[in-house]
Amino acid sequence: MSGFSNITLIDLDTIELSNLNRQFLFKKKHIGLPKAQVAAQAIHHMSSSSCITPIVDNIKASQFDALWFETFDIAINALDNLDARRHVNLMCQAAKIPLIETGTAGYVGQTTVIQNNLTECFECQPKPVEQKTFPVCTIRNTPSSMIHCVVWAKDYLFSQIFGDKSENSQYLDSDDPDDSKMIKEAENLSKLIESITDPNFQNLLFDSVFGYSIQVLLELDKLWESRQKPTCLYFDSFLQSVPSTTSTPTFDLKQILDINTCFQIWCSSLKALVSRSQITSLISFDKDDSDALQFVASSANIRAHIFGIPNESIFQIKAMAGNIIPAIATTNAIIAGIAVMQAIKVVSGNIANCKTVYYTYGGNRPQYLYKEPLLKPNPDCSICQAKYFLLSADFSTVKLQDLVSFIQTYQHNICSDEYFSLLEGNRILYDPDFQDNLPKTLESLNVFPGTILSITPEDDHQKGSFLCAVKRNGNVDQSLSIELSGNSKLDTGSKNLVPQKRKIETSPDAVESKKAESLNGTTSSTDQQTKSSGNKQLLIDLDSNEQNTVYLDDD
Ligand SMILES: Nc1ncnc2c1ncn2[C@@H]1O[C@H](COP(=O)(O)OP(=O)(O)OP(=O)(O)O)[C@@H](O)[C@H]1O
Ligand SMILES: [Zn+2]
Repeated sequence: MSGFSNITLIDLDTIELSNLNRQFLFKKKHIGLPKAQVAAQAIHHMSSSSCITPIVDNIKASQFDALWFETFDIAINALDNLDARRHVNLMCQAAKIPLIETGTAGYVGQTTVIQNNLTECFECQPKPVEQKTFPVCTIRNTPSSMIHCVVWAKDYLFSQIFGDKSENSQYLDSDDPDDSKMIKEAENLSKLIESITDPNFQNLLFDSVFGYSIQVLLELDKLWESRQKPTCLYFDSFLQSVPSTTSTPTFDLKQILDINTCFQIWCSSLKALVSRSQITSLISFDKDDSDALQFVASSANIRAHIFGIPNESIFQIKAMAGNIIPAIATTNAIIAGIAVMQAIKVVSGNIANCKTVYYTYGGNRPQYLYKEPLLKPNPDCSICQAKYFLLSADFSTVKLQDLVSFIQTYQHNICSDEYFSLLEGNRILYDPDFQDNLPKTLESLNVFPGTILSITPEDDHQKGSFLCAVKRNGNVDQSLSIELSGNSKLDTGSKNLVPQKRKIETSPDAVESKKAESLNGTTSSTDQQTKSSGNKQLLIDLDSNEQNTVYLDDD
């Protein structure tokens, strides 16, 4: 409805009940269906002339390589994790397409515009650590609030029994003399877990973590000089509450649970997880896995009871364990709206007027929305300051040696130093001291279309280059070609394998002048697609050539 008539929508997930309250596309009947497909159908009902292509997949999948990204005029992120955001940022840098990056959390949200060479990219500033951390000794010895008990139940107890055991090493510090007792306790727990199939496992586990471990803590007198002492709990004291083999306790997710109900939930969820662990060796915590959530919530509540901390409902514990700030429909709608307005400006060649926009409801500022200018790229950023090359090869016959020789031949274009290493993520494929892989084919080294390799010069690790492996484009006689993404290309004699993307810009000169203008903060009135009329703009639909009018107030 805003003039974008060709949209590809990608999401890997299905709709859950908890997604319904924050948006306007999905209804209760859609629960369990893929988000991308249902969203595409819903948009089609609103605007039947637009062409929406849903894809249910991971955006990191190899088929979405740099060439695929190049086919778009713009990308818009609405992702909830750093890993996928980083990936899309990298691909948009490689494909030189603009990216609108958005995010919301409860009553706050923001959107910004990322344009290769022109603005800061997603990686230009270091990211704050996502996960909140707590002092280890508080989690392990002296919890004083429910969140401490939830972290203990999820990251220590659950992961020790069902998950990756190495994860809990952060809780143990052998330099502290008092820790030796705790380390012994942890060792006892590890031994106990070896007998997970023992019919008495639940009694033994309960007594170990809620009884004997607490006894050990009580012996550390100095911990309790100014604190309320915990009380030990043992399985036998709940004998009258032990659920029969068939019964599952009934409870309301939002009800604050008493200790006997917690005990029953603990027993039944443990039983379910133990039988699942016989089939799946590792179970990782997922807030939407009801067995895992019930076990973590009941363990946290029992621990809270031991330490005199008020109990909470499973619903509240789910929010803590999943680090959930409830999403709000209005915030999402406002941020989505601003993202689309920014996208219209970008594709109209009006990036000079784009801003980073923040939304805060109920903050100290007099207005809900405020904006900041887009910042220039950080010259030390290893992502947007890198050079990007497209690597097209017959991956089954080209050897790493061929690739390394190729880079060496054109090294002055590709890399600032003749000594360099070649990495895929953190995996070293080649460096001057590690040449074992040279005779291997790219395919045997798991380098396929979609793989991104980084070339890191020995002399300056900041200023590397990226090689984005792409699908072959019909040139079967050519075994290896590397070219600069975008228009310039290495003088290798190879043909340009990059398909021409639909150009919005009128000419390369116009693009360059627009880049310069936006850095200077001035705008051009010569753009064919955008005609200014006062502070309103007329946007011409780029695909149909019909004149769809979108009025934008510049601010
Ligand atoms: N690598 C990825 N590829 C494709 N889609 C992704 C990827 N990573 C995350 N997503 C999608 O990003 C979306 C983020 O939206 P949102 O924060 O509403 O997620 P959610 O998990 O449904 O919500 P909540 O975590 O609050 O329950 C999700 O629909 C998720 O499937
Ligand atoms: Zn950057």
